[in-house]
Amino acid sequence: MSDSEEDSQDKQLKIVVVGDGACGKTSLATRFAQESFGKQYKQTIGLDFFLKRISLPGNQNVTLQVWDIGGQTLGGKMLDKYAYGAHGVLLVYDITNYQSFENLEDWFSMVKKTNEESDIQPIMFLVGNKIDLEHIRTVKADKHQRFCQENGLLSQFVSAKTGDSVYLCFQRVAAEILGIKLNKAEIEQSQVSQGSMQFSLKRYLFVAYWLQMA
Ligand SMILES: Nc1nc2c(ncn2[C@@H]2O[C@H](COP(=O)(O)OP(=O)(O)OP(=O)(O)O)[C@@H](O)[C@H]2O)c(=O)[nH]1
Repeated sequence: MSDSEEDSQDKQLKIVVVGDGACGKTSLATRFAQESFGKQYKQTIGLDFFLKRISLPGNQNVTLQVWDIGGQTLGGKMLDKYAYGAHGVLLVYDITNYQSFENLEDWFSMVKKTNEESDIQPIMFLVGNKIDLEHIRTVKADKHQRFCQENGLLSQFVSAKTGDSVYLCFQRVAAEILGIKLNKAEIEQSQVSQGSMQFSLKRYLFVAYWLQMA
C-alpha cells in the first residue's frame, strides 16, 4: 500500500483551539504541527488551519486537523461555524493574564451552545499556556482545577515557547476522543517535545562549555 493510500485511511479528528487574543493559540498549534515558535505576535484574522499525523498506542495513526480560531472572533458570526462538529476543544488561556482566564466562561458557553445539536459531543481541555512564565503567573493553579471540576473539563498546562507538554496535550486529546489509554511511560515521553529537548540540549552545551573554561 502506498503512503498516500495509507494516509487516506487515517482517522481525522477536528480539534478546535479557542481563547482570548494573544493567549498563545497559534503558537501552540505551530509548536505542535511545525515544531517552531515565534516571539513576535501576529494576530490571527478569522482562522488558521494545521494538519499533523500522530501515532497512538497500538500503532494507531490519526491525523489531527487543528483549527486555530482568532481571539477576535468571539461574538462574531463565523465562530459557531468554525466550532461546529469538533471532536476536541482546547480552551486556552495565558496563566499570566487573568482576564484571559475569566473570558473562558464565554468561550466555553459558545462552544457548548454550538455543539448542542451536533451528534458529536467534543472532549474539552482547559489549557493553561505560558508556564515558562511561572514567576509572573496571575491565575492560581487551584482556580484552574476548580474550573475543570465544575465544568467537567480535562486539564493541561503547557508552554508553546519551550514546547513543554505541547505534544502531550494534543496526544491526550486524541487518545481521549478515541478512548485509548496512555500509560505513564508514553505520557513522560510526550511531555518533552522536540522544542524542550532542543532547549535542554542548548543548556547542556552551555554548561559543558562553561565548565571547560573554568
Ligand atoms: N513566554 C511565552 N510567550 C508565548 C507563549 N505562547 C505564545 N507566546 C507569545 O504570546 C504572543 C501571542 O501568541 P499567539 O500565538 O499569536 O496568540 P493567539 O492566541 O494565537 O492570538 P490571536 O491570533 O490574537 O488569537 C506572541 O508574542 C507569542 O510569542 C509561551 O508559551 N510562552
